[in-house]
Amino acid sequence: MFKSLKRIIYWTGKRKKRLYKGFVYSFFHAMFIAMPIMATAYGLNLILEDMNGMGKLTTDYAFYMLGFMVIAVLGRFIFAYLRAVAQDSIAYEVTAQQRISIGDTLKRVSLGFFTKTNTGEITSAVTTDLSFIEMLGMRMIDVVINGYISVFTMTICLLFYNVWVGLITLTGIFLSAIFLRLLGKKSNENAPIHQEAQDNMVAATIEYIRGIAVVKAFKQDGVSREGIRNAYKMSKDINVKIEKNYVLYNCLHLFALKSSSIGIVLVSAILTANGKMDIPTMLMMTIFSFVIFGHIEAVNGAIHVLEIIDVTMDKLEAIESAQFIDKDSADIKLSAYDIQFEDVTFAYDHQEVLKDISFKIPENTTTAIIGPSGSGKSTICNLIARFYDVNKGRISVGGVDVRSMTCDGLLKNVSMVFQKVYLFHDTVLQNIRFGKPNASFEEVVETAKKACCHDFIMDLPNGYDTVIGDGGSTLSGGEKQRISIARAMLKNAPIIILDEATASVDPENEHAIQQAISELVHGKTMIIIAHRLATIQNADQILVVDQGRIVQRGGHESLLKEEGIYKRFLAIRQVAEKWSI
Ligand SMILES: Nc1ncnc2c1ncn2[C@@H]1O[C@H](COP(=O)(O)OP(=O)(O)OP(=O)(O)O)[C@@H](O)[C@H]1O
Repeated sequence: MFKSLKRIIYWTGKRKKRLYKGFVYSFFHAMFIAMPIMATAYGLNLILEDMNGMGKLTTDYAFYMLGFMVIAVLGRFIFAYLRAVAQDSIAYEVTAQQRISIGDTLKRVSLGFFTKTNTGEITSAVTTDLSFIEMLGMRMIDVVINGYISVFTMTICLLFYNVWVGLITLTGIFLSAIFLRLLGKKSNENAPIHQEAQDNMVAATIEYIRGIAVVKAFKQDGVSREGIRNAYKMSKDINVKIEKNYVLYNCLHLFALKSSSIGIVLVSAILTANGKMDIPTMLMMTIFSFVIFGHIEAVNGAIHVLEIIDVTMDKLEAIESAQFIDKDSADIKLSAYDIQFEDVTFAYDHQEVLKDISFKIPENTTTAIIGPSGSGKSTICNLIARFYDVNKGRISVGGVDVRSMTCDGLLKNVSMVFQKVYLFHDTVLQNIRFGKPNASFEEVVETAKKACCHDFIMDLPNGYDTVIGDGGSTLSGGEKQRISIARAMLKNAPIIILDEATASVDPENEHAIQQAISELVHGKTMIIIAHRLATIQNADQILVVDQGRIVQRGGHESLLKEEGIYKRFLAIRQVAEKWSI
């Protein structure tokens, strides 16, 4: 438990000082809780002395007492307020910073990281896990550390009045600590299982929502829901098991504290009966016995939360310590934009996907890549953008090895239009502006016109301010494609990587997309995974990829004369597009 608390304190970083200040305020807060109880005992003593004729109680005393109580209540309020101001917002500030830092980390790791790491794990790390720490991190500090500060402050007061009562209090705290330790051990075993169940639940939910269209189309409701149902059931089972595991120790912890409270009253009564304690002190001890352990009764609940926070922090640390693909790279300004592959070999895992390939794309030319599905076309593009690093060989842009450039530095020069367009759940304007965040509205409109999307945007309910559904779900495939071209156009990068859509779009859309692409390529170094005859035929260079190798290269006319994949591919496309050369 204290290891986890130490970790939370360390996690607060430079805000640690505020945390410590909060502990000091907690001490004074506890003092102001104890003061009225002691004052009550003092008051009762005066009343008893007055009744026994040993002293004279005047109204002045009543006013002093009242004033004292008011000061105690005010002091309690002020220190509770100061503690909250010092400590409560720390977790929100740290988690906000950590979310940004994880976002930056994810941007700079190889895409392979996402294949190897469970999506549910990453999603829950930045959402639920961090929210968990955000909401409960400081609360746990309050419950445990501030709780113990309070209980020890009051114990010192009790020790001051009577050693025996003080020792009973300490025994209660000690016994409860033993049971809490046992509870902590159980919690330590259960927290990773609980966390795994949580991640699986998030992953299953994301998977289910992502695949909902397929589920509906194939009427496979029962089958598809099995995964999500199992994940939910597993989470429930684990939570129930955890609760059952904890019942005994929870009860023992509370039993130790409650027994100690009874012990305080009992010993005080015996001491009073034996004339070793006066009645007001006994009454004061009785009042203390009700409040003293209140602050640490909830610590049992905190233990499990702290163990989960510990596991969550392990997970966050693992994500944050992921290797940056560009950790040894520098921001290099390019002066030329030709692209060169020299004996490049690449494997996602063990199996080589690209084998010893070499080619050059001269500046301001268009290169079309064609080849069968799975031949390695997208992989070539992914390597140019440095989503992954090559295993052997070298890729250079403008003569500079891409491995020596930071991802941001390299991607500043590259616009990518993916076949599977992703639009953010934001306005059309912001989605286009993603290519150039500081672009003016007029600039966006001008670009949208060139990309043939202005007209359909104006037909949307709020024009450029229309919010696009998740992933672009409220637009047609062709519309999304054109918005993504506008986004790339606005970025105006010297290198363009375009994965041409294979999904059939209606002729009108097709024409619009082609027109948008021809605007996009103007004066750029372009590499295009081509499927349409028009694109292929107009390219300066065609690379034919098969099983990770470049098997043919050249212009359309020269390749037509060779027997091989290109000729066969063209024949198929001609039939598909009802086209003749
Ligand atoms: N992230 C990945 N992890 C592991 N293997 C991958 C990954 N992406 C692609 N592959 C594999 O690498 C090979 C080449 O894939 P790639 O996507 O480059 O082919 P492609 O020619 O673009 O295919 P398509 O035309 O169907 O899009 C395939 O065998 C594919 O299964």
